[in-house]
Amino acid sequence: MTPLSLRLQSTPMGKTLTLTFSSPPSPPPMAVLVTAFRGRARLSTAGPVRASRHPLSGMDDALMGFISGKTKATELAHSIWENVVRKGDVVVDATCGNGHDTFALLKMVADESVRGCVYGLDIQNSAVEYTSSLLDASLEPKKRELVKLLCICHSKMEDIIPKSIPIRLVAFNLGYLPGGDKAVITKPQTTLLALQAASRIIESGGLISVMVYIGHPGGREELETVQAFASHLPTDTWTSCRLETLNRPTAPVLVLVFKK
Ligand SMILES: C[S@@+](CC[C@H](N)C(=O)[O-])C[C@H]1O[C@@H](n2cnc3c(N)ncnc32)[C@H](O)[C@@H]1O
Repeated sequence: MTPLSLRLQSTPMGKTLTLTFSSPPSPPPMAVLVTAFRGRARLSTAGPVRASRHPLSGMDDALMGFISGKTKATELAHSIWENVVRKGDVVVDATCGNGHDTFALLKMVADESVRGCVYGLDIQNSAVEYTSSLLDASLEPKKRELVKLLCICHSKMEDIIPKSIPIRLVAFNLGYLPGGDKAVITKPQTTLLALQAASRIIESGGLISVMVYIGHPGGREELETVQAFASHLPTDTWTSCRLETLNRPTAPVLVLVFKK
């Protein structure tokens, strides 16, 4: 075994020298810690370490873009979905609106062997039609067939998604349809029912992604409902977190609920 790298660090315990070894091609490199504490040396292994920095695809850029104000929350959400969704997965766009999220999701689940499926739901017929037109214009017929669009309240998603199918992602982009009727808007009561339904159908390793807009009347109440749902989930099976821009008080908030 030959050392790959050497790192000397000062810690409250004394000086720590980390030597990373590799014995190619496997097992993965081990980190060996040589700790010098009050004149005595101690040797310990810190277990396998990653052979090289292998950032989650696109996440470094997306997160840095969001932090520096260059990337929109919706783009960050897409980047996160890309790290959860695999080719062939079944996913749900619970608010398909103009179809941008549905289209992005289809690209994530479909490949040459054209597997995978996206359920696109919206309470408005016009939104289902917009989404359908976007997909018809952008996709070859075989891929278009992988999207099932339904005009239905997302709280009823279990009525149309077969129970036996594991669902990898349920995405919500709440609020009203941009350019549409602002009176047709997601409501805390049905959003909560839909989140509860999503939590029943999501598979282990899957994600519920909720983009909440708080700049319109009722938006903050809806955020409270989403947060209350996400923060009361048991920690042994769920992790939930929130991403938001603090100095733009009406910027959308992204709530992510991951099933372990
Ligand atoms: C912000 S838009 C979604 C944008 C969309 N994801 C896109 O990529 O263009 C919110 C959508 O939620 C829909 N909506 C409102 N209440 C709903 C409900 N109870 N069930 C399903 N969709 C609902 C609206 O009709 C609207 O199209």
